[in-house]
Amino acid sequence: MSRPVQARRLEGIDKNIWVEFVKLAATYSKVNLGQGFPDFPAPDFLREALTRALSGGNHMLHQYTRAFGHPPLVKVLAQFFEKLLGRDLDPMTNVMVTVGAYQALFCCFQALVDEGDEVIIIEPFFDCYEPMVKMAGGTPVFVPLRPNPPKDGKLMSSADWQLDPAELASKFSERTKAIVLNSPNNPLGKVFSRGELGLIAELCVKHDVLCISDEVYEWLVYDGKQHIRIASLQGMWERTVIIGSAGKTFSATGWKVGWVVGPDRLLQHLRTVHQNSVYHCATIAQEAVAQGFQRELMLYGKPESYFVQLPKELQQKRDWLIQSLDGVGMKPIIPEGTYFLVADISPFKSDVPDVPNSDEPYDSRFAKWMVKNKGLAAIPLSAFYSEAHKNNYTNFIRFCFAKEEATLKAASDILQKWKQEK
Ligand SMILES: Cc1ncc(COP(=O)(O)O)c(CNOCC(=O)O)c1O
Repeated sequence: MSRPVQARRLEGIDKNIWVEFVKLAATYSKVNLGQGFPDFPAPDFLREALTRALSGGNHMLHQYTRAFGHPPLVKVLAQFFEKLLGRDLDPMTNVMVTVGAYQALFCCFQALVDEGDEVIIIEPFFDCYEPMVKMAGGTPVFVPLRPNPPKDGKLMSSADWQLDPAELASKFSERTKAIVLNSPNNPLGKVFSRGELGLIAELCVKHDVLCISDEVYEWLVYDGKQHIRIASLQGMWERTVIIGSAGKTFSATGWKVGWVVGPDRLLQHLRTVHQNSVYHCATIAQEAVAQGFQRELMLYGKPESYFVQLPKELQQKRDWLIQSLDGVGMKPIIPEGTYFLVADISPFKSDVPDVPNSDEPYDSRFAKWMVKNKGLAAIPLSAFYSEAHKNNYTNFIRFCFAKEEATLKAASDILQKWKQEK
C-alpha cells in the first residue's frame, strides 16, 4: 500500500503538549501542577443538579436533545449574557452549546476561516489555536506580548506583558479574517485592559476583522480587576464570537460543556459545522449546567454566588503559591486572572544543563527532568509559542494553582527540599 493516508491539512500538527505532559505526569508526578484542572470537587449544587437529572422522573434526559443546545441551557445562558452584555439575545440563534470550549473554537475556525485567510494570534497562546487555524486552511500570524519589567524591582505581573500598538497594527492586512483574543489569558493570566481591548476593537472595525474571544476564565479575575467583554465595545458585537466553558466556570472540566454567544450572522455558520460534526453534547450534563446557571442568575453578584466565591478562594491559593515560589527564588509573574502562574526557573537551571542546538526548547527539557526527578509536574512556557518563537522565553514554566491546599503545600515542599540540596 503506497498511497499516503494522511490528509495534508494535518501536516505539522501531530504533536500535542497535553498528550505528552499528561502522560509524563501520570507516570512520574507525585504533585501535578501541570494541566489546568482543579483537584478539588465541583460545587455541591452542580453535583446535586446532576444527581437530580439522573434520578429524576424525566427519562428523556437520557436521549437526544436540541442539536444547538438543550433549551433550558441556551435560555439561561441568553438571560445571563443579556445581563452581562446589556443587549437582548435570542437563545435559539445567539447561543450554541458545544462539547467544551475546544469544540467551540473548532467550530469558529472551521466555519469562518478559509484557505489563505490570515488569523492573528497573540503570543503566548493556548496551544490549540495554531493547529485549528491550520486545519481550517488558514495562516496564523503571531504578535507577541512583550514583558516590560517594573522599574522598582517589584515582581512582574501579567499586566507588564503588553502588545506594541504599532506592531499589532502592522499584522492586519486585507488577508486578515480574524484575531483570537484570550482574556483572561492562558498561560500568563493577563486580563486585557479596556485600553488594550479598545486598540484591538479599533483595528477590527477598521479592517473589518472578526474577533474570536476565548473567555473561558471570565470569572477568574483577582485584585478587584474587571473582566471586560470585547463584544460590549463599540462596533464589536456584530463581529465577535464569545466562547465559554462550564469546565472552567463550574470547576467541572471533565463534563466538556462549552458555549458560544454571538450574532446570528456568525453563529449560523458555526451551527453548520456543529451539526455536521458532534451534532450535540450530553443532554444530562447540559441539564445540570443549566440548573447551575439558574442558581447563579438568582445569586448574581451576591457573596454566596459561586462566581464570587471561586475567584476569592483561588486568589488565596495564588498568593500562597507566589510567596512559596518567591521564597525559593523561582520568580513568579503575578497573574491578574486564570488559575495559572508562570515562574522563572533560573535558580534551578544548573541541574538541567543546556544542550546547544537541541531542537527541544530548554524549558521543555527542564519540565520533563523536573517531573521525572522531583515528581513535580508543570508545563513549559514554550508550549504556548509558535515554532518560530519557541526559544524566546525558555526560562519559564507554568503552574496550575486550582489545587487543594495539601497539593500546593506538597509542591512547595519539593521546591524547598530541592533548593536546600543545591
Ligand atoms: C484558553 C482556553 N480555552 C479553551 C480551553 C478548553 O476548554 P474546555 O475544557 O471547556 O474545552 C482551555 C482549557 N485549558 O486547559 C488546558 C491547560 O491549559 O492546562 C483554555 O485554557
